[in-house]
Amino acid sequence: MIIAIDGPAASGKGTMARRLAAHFGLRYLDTGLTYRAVAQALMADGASLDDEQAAERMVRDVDFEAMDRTALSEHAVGEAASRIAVLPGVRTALVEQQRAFAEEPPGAVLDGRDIGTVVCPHALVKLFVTATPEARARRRTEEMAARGGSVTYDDVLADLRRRDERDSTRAVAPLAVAPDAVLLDTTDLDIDAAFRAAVDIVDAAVRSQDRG
Ligand SMILES: Nc1ncnc2c1ncn2[C@@H]1O[C@H](COP(=O)(O)OP(=O)(O)O)[C@@H](O)[C@H]1O
Ligand SMILES: Nc1ccn([C@@H]2O[C@H](COP(=O)(O)OP(=O)(O)O)[C@@H](O)[C@H]2O)c(=O)n1
Repeated sequence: MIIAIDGPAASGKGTMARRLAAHFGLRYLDTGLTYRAVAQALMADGASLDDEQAAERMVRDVDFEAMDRTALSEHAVGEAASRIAVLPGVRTALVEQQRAFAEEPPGAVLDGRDIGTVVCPHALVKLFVTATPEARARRRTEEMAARGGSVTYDDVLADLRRRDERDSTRAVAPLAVAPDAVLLDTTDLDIDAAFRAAVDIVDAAVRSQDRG
């Protein structure tokens, strides 16, 4: 079984995807981390974020098993990731690896921006997780503060809006709701309530598949 979860930054998709993977005994891939890993490797190399050839070389070196969320969680890395994510060659190479991960038994939960539309269009369940920009900025600011960072709510909100705009308007694989995705707005749901709603949606999809 493949579960595809898409949505904007800090909507709660990663939290939900991890819990769904544990609940249903599936593997988990945070595809945002793959873009973050390429962006960070480029920055460490002193290369420009517009250097498509250098970025494509970096993709070959990304080891999905070795990606460390904490090391890649910096605000600036997320911003850089959304810049290299517009490069078609980078996307093609990463999508190929993400698809291979998804198709290995017993299946997987993947979260990102284009999972239901591009990476796994045949996923059994597609969720589009969203929340208002203000709720997302609050969550991300608290998350950063808990890690000892000192970003302000206003800066995070401005950054999320910029990233939403870039992710939604790029030419290749923009953030979009797949026609067969279920929309889940978590603005007024806490983590447990959002998870329970997601489990109900997956259970219903499995029942409907069993009925054939
Ligand atoms: N439904 C929710 N209500 C409140 N906080 C949430 C909810 N879901 C996730 N969070 C918190 O918001 C932050 C961002 O969540 P995350 O899952 O990393 O989002 P995304 O993967 O969409 O960027 C985390 O600190 C997480 O604990
Ligand atoms: N499947 C994906 C996942 C991420 N991305 C890009 O990578 C950036 C960082 O993704 P992320 O999921 O780590 O970001 P957060 O939502 O955690 O802040 C996003 O802003 C997107 O531009 C993408 O283009 N496609």
